[in-house]
Amino acid sequence: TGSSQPQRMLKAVQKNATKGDPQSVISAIDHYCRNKEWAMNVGDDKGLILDSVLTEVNPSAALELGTYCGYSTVRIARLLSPGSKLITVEFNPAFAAVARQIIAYAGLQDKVTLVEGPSGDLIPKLRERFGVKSFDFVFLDHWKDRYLLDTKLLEDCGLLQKGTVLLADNVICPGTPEYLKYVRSSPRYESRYYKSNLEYTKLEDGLEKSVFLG
Ligand SMILES: Oc1cc(-c2ccc(F)cc2)cc2nccnc12
Ligand SMILES: [Mg+2]
Repeated sequence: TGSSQPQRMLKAVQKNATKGDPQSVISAIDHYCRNKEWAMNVGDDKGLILDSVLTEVNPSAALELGTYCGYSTVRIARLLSPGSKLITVEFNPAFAAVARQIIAYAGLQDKVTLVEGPSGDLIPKLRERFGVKSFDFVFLDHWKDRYLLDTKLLEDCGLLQKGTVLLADNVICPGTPEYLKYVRSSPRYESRYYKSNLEYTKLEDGLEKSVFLG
């Protein structure tokens, strides 16, 4: 029973990053995953696109589906304005346990609520549990066969408002064809593709930004 990859990533953060410095946490993870062990963080290339979309939206209520080790959680939370909040949903308890520690190491725990469980069960409970009226920004980065189901669930729960931005990772690799078809053909979304590459590789991947039109 050795350590897990997420635990090794946490060790790398504790060794190479400065407590309370989100950028150093991001750099430590990117360096580890590029040079030691590949991991499914959104990464530094797609991360720059995430940063720019986030800065443009400047959300007061953000949702992330798929925390993993908290890399994109830290990327998002570090750019939130004072008083804004990020709710992040993770199904895997081992991932969630590491993510909590990485988010805390970055000093961002007051801006982030990490909720453990299946997104399909948790989305309908977000309003009653956390007093969320609706989200301005949603980052989809969990299991690809949940993107469309959870988008429709967010619509049906009234958690999207006119102008809400959905940003989806991995629309090329591993790929989310049904989701892409939906957001690109629905009159309720204005969608565009940001070409990039799969984290820490030269393979193509990209982010799809879809604005909910109400
Ligand atoms: O960014 C990602 C990349 C991959 C992934 C795995 C294996 C490959 F070969 C290529 C890509 C899986 C992911 N699952 C959930 C959320 N994000 C993911
Ligand atoms: Mg991803």
